[in-house]
Amino acid sequence: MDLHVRYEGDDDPDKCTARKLARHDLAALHRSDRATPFGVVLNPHAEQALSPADRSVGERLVALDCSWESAGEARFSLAGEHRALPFLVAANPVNFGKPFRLTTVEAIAAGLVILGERTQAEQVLAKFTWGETFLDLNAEPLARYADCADSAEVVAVQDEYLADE
Ligand SMILES: C[S@@+](CC[C@H](N)C(=O)[O-])C[C@H]1O[C@@H](n2cnc3c(N)ncnc32)[C@H](O)[C@@H]1O
Repeated sequence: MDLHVRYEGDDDPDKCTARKLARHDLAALHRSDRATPFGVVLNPHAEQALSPADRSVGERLVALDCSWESAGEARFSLAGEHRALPFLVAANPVNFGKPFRLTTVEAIAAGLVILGERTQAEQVLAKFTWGETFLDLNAEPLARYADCADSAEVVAVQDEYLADE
């Protein structure tokens, strides 16, 4: 899939996972909403959960890279089909073990696995020392989400994990 990131530039540039992906030509960065192409937008505030059915939207996966402090609902003004990722835990050193608080590369990788692009997910995560850990930590839920038919099934699986929290 084509990977696109709306890049806000308000986070520490040295730790920014989207910049690193762009440096390796694995994602394209865009400085404005207008310049960001339409696609499946990874938005933690979205009402609908991402599922394999979203393959039908097309070949573009889009994330918004900004600090978590500024990642309020209003910031997600991009054109596209907005989807939230279901319960998954972060493996990055800043938010290790925290549910839903994923870096841009973790969110993109999770989206790719759910949309059936596991090899590409491994490629993007390979640029980070903790990348493989993300797939290990979330191996079971990711496999189950990728096996769902639609968003309702994904939410039903997610509810099992949330009940254990
Ligand atoms: C808030 S930014 C933080 C980025 C961080 N500065 C970095 O270097 O990776 C993370 C982005 O990943 C995506 N994301 C993270 N967690 C998500 C979730 N639970 N559901 C949907 N998208 C998510 C969103 O596009 C979100 O804006």
